[in-house]
Amino acid sequence: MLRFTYYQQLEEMDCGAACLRMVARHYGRYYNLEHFRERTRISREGVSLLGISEGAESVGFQTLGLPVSLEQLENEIPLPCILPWNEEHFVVLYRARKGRFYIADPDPAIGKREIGEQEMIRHWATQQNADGSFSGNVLVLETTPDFFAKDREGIDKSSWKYILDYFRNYSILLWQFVAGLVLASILQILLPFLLKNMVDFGIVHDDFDFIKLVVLAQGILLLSTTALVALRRYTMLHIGGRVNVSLVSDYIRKLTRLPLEFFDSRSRGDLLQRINDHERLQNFLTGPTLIRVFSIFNFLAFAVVLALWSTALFVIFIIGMALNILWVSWLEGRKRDLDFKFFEQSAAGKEQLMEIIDGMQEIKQGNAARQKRWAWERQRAGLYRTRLKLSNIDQWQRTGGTAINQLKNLIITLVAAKAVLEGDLTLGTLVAIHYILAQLDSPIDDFTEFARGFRESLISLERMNEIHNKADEEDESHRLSTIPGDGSLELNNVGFHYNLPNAPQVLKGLTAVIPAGKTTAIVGSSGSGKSTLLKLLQGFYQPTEGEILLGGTNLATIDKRYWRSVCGVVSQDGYIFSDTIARNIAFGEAYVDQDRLLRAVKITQIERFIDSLPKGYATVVGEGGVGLSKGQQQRLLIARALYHQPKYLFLDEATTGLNAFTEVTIMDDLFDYMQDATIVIVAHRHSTFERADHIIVINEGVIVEQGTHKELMGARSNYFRLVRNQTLLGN
Ligand SMILES: Nc1ncnc2c1ncn2[C@@H]1O[C@H](COP(=O)(O)OP(=O)(O)OP(=O)(O)O)[C@@H](O)[C@H]1O
Repeated sequence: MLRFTYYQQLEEMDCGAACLRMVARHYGRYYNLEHFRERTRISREGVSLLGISEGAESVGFQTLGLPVSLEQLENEIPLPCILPWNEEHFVVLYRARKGRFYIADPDPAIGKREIGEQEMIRHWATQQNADGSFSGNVLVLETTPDFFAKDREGIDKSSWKYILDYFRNYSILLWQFVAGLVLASILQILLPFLLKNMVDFGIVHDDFDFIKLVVLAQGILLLSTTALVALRRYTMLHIGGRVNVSLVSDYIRKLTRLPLEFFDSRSRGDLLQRINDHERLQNFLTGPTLIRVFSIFNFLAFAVVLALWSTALFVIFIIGMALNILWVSWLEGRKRDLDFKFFEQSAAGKEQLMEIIDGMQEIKQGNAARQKRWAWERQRAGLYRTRLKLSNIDQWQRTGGTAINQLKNLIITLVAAKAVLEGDLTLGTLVAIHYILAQLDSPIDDFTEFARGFRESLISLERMNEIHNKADEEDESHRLSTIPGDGSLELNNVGFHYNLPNAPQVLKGLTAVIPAGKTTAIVGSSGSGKSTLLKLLQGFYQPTEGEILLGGTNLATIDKRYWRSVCGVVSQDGYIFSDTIARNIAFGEAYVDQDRLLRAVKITQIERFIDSLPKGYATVVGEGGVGLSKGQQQRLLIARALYHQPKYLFLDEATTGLNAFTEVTIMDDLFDYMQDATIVIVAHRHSTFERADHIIVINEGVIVEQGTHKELMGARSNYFRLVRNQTLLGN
């Protein structure tokens, strides 16, 4: 059968990216999953045929999406091609011949398989033609010279290097560890020789003193090996703990360096599950599994001893061992897919649980408790079934392995006993061989464990690398750490759409100036793109067209950390951390400046509320702490922004939870306090925005008007209507 390299998806929505990997690999190019994941513009909902075609073209494929009949698919379409499957999934068709179709399904539970026409029709066809034939869609991919000109990237092996780098700091300890292992193995190999001599000289010649000497030597050897094993454990435990912390902390650091865009397309379950990956890999590298590989060294050494004593026995031993390895590896391959499925199911389960906890109020209110619980139970049942299948295979692996091993031992005993009778082997050698056989049992188990650990680690490594290979938000060239020019912000024909399949244009051709040291209000109907514009101004997203200038310099060239340090932000979905009120306000600073803190809480009028709490500023709020009303939360968030005395303040509907009177007084004090700052407010209430020096009116992502309140009211257009409607409604 045609060789076709298969790659599986890591999650359901990765199927398009995994298909592209397979096709690229078929033409001799290796790309990691993450490469395509980005380029297929994947979102939480998965990927579309359009996204896949974009991803394919980014690496130099020429693509064509078209409907074809089953017959055309078999005879005319260049393979491999990508097919939509069951209307929600994608697979690769890599061969079609005489009514048989060879499919590579990225879903690890299905994998590569051969199917007939009926099954093809069931999964792929979307319509029946007038002549009775069936047709469906296909994405044809053909290489261009560009495809072969692109650099190779993301070779898997480099990833091991990256992990092993964590161990560099411990090189001395590691050398000690390896030396200990080698010594322990040599000592163990000496034991059968001692045994042989004890029988052949001590027992046969009735020399009890000699026997005593040999037993003493054995005792010393056993003690030394035990001490070495203990030392080995200690070393690995010591290194393991530290490496684990570094691995996970690097992962968290990496997450905080990734652009916000990355989180738009990831579920929390997925991100948390990856922490398990780090732990799994660390366990493999420092736990008992890797130590086991050294018992293979013992294993080989004993095999050599056996070969020295008898070639026949050695051959039987090798055959037995080979059968065992074949058996274990064969079943290991079958476990791989299940293990992947188990991993995915665990991540999905985690996500479901978090959703139940987060959405508790809605679940209760919507009477959806049972429905949600059942959904979780169903998912759990799937997980249980997968685990059951896995342990079944495990069981077969162990039982079969033991049976092969025992049979091999029996044959060796028989042959060795015969050799003793015929005088080819001494009695001592027979005893020593028995000792060796007993010693060899555990290395065989160890090999199974090692094979499993290795396979699991490869999966984990792949997932980890996906994150670690992603580009950071900040790149070396973004280095300007000062505010250039007059510090005004200028929108220069700015357009933007989110990085999702078929994402609509949210902002279109925005051109405006946000003068420095003044207050600018952005107003417009819901969904018109106001919050998106604020995120662009903060540098969380880059405009997809045009540019944003800060004092005449492109905002993208300003160091992001610096820029954010001079910006204060209160967004609609601001987060209150599970910490004290004081630390929530002085967020990000090691010490709380009392003066600034008091000033900030005074302006935001939460002083009275904080004083009413038994622990005052030391009260823990946020998750697991004292609950806060929406208005209290918003005031706390404004206090946080003011505490840092920013040069630029972005308020995104920061006062919607407050009554009109409180809002006006807070804003009055805030404007007073922030006289020199550049303030940008997004607000719905006209009482908030009408005092701004400059007002920009946005509608459906386009600036429809701008000017002062007076000018805009005079124009009697959009702004006028907005204010008038609010006044009529008594807002
Ligand atoms: N993270 C995101 N991913 C994809 N689309 C988004 C994202 N955030 C916002 N959008 C889309 O962008 C458009 C503009 O949203 P935005 O939040 O900027 O509007 P807004 O004017 O601030 O609305 P509101 O006044 O209701 O807060 C909406 O159609 C929304 O669906």
